[in-house]
Formats: sequence, structure tokens, C-alpha cells
Amino acid sequence: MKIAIGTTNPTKVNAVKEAFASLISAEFQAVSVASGVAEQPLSDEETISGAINRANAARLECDVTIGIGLEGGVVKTKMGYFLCNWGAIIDGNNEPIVAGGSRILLPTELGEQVFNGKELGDVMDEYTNQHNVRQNEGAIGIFTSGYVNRTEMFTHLSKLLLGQYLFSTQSGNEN
Ligand SMILES: O=P(O)(O)OP(=O)(O)OP(=O)(O)OC[C@H]1O[C@@H](n2cnc3c(O)ncnc32)[C@H](O)[C@@H]1O
Ligand SMILES: [Mg+2]
Repeated sequence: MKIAIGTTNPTKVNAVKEAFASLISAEFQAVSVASGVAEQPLSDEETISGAINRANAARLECDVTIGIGLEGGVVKTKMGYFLCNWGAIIDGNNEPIVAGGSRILLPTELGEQVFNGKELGDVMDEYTNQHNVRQNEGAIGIFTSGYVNRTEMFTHLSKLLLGQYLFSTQSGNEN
């Protein structure tokens, strides 16, 4: 099976590879594609669209059977600002399969900066005095004391996608 991944961010690419490794053997191509939404999505709907667009674009660009897109966003709720993560898997024949990843509350001042126009990746670099948090442990890694890093979070999300995809392609379960 050939899989196209719509990003070159190593946390996402490694996550997809790891999720597939435990289930089936596959070849991977990672390509940088447009998400078709803002660099910093600010709602679940926008983040889901980004994931679906990435999956579609990667599949078409690599001319393979399956495309996967993963997208991070921030949502504002009555409880405060939550990190959100969404993923999509697309095979061109069926409706995209979409699944959500972990959500954790961000410190209010960081969420406010994001809703005032900054990207969370940049906000996290300033907050931690580190470089490229987004391609390393991620905000989720920082705020869980490294207990759950961004790769691990996306691996779980990728397993949700792959598992549902395999279920849907078993005879009788097609959508
Ligand atoms: O190269 P791509 O695939 O675009 O990877 P990215 O790190 O930019 O990730 P997203 O576009 O999916 O995320 C949208 C924005 O939210 C930021 N972001 C999302 N989750 C994050 C996390 O856990 N840690 C740091 N930044 C995060 C990210 O850096 C972007 O600014
Ligand atoms: Mg991005």
C-alpha cells in the first residue's frame, strides 16, 4: 500500500509511519501541500477542513491510493482555549474518514495571543525560549511535562484513522 502524507513536519510524518508499522506494511511519501485554511486554524470546522484538504492534495500530488492529512488548531470555549487536533484519510472512492485527537487547555494568555493573530508555534517558542517546539514535543509535550508529545498524540490519531479505514474497507462496511 502506498500512502501520501500531506506535510513534511517530522512529528506528523513519524506518527503516521509508526501507526501503520503496527498494522500493515506500506510505502510513504511526505509532501508539503496547502492546507487550504489559515496557517492557524481557530475552530474545529476549520481544522477538519485543513486535515481533509491536506489528505486530498497529498493523494493527488503523489498519485497514490491513500492520502492522510493532520492539522492542529486552537478553539475558544467557555472553559478557555483548547488545543485541538484533527486528521483525515482519503482513498478517492469513499467519503473521507475524519477523527479527532487530544485536546488540552492552554494558558489563557497564550490562547489570547493566538486569537489575536499569532501562530501557536511561534507563541510556544517565545513562551519556552526554545526553537521549533512545533516540530519537537509540541505544546502538548510542554504542558504534559513531556508525558505525551506531539508525535505520540498524532500516532494515536493516525491509528484511529487507519483502524477505521481498515474497518470500512472490510466487505459489508463500506460507506
Ligand atoms: O508543517 P505543518 O504540517 O503545517 O505543521 P505545523 O507545525 O505548522 O502544524 P499545523 O499547521 O497543523 O498547526 C497549525 C498551527 O498551530 C501550531 N500548533 C498546533 N499544534 C501545536 C503544538 O502542539 N505545538 C506547537 N504548535 C502547534 C502550528 O505550529 C501552527 O502554527
Ligand atoms: Mg502549518
